[in-house]
Amino acid sequence: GPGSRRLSAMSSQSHWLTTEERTQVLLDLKASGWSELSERDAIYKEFNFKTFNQAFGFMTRVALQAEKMNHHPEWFNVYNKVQITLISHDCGGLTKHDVKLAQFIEKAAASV
Ligand SMILES: C[C@H](O)[C@H](O)[C@H]1CNC2=NC(N)=NC(=O)C2=N1
Repeated sequence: GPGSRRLSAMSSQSHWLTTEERTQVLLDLKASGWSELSERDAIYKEFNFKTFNQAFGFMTRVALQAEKMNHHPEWFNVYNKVQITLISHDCGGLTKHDVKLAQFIEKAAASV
């Protein structure tokens, strides 16, 4: 309806990271194995599990959280390996959504 464009712009703005937040979260995420991609403003990590069942169980938990957040990973799975890239497509870069999802992903991977 009227104003929806303004509202969606506001909600994405509210998920922008300040320079200081960004520096701190990138430090934390890099310490847990995430890296910044050179080709675009996104973060990446590869997870290795023992089995396909563990990898897919992990992916299932992440998928349900992603759907709740309406924020979805780019990912690729072969057998026990899951490669994940996080970016906010609508903003063309890293936002608080990516940080929140990355933190969930870390918990999910630790609990396998
Ligand atoms: C219409 C729907 O809200 C959008 O397509 C959502 C879905 N999931 C998304 N996930 C991610 N990572 N970035 C987005 O911009 C995005 N947009």
